[in-house]
Amino acid sequence: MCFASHAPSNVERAANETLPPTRVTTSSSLTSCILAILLYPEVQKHAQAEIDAIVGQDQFPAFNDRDKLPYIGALIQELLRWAPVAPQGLLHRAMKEDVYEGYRIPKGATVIANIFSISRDEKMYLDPLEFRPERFLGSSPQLDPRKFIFGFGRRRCPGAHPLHDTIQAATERWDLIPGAFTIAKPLDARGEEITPPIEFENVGVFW
Ligand code: HEM
Repeated sequence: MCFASHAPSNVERAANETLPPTRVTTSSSLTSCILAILLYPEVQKHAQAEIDAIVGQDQFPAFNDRDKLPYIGALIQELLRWAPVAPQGLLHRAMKEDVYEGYRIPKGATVIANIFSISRDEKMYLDPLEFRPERFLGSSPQLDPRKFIFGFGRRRCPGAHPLHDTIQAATERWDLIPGAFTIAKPLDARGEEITPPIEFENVGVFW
């Protein structure tokens, strides 16, 4: 079985390295967070303002501050949706013939859950290519990506279990980035900002 993770291609990384799942998903999501914050400076400002107001400037948010940081929570949801680290999940094989919404699935067929397509579905998400944490706030939030981003059924990502702290390390610590840094675009020789392209590639394959 192979699992390829999706990370921005313009962030430096170890080339052709075979990585374990935690490092692949964690490094991909962290580099995607840096890209999003770079491209959407107003998101960074909003996140920093929330952390400063609730936690202060002298310490990092703790895990149990999460309930008091709704914008940071929405930022994490939007990162999961905007840059899914496993855009096609893992391949599954039908153990027996089945019918799904009128489509026959023969025994032995390979089934791919197109997580990327769900994350870009205009019926679920207004302007899906835009990075907007606000879509998960307010009285009628859009679909929570945690419902599909970790896969489905009994083979759903075990890292997503609420009691598993690895996923917290992989996702919930993203608040450390706006909490500790201000990310800005580099300048060219004329002092003008360089905007990186939004490009993703596979960075790791395991088992
Ligand atoms: C943002 C973080 C992560 C995302 C979005 C993610 C997503 C996924 C997805 C979509 C699958 C396929 C599920 C399916 O077949 O339906 C999966 C499987 C898996 N993930 Fe994750 N994952 C993440 C982090 C992690 C971490 C941190 C670990 C390790 C602790 C991990 C371990 C695994 C394992 C072992 C499987 C295979 C499960 C099986 O086939 O029974 N994942 N993950």
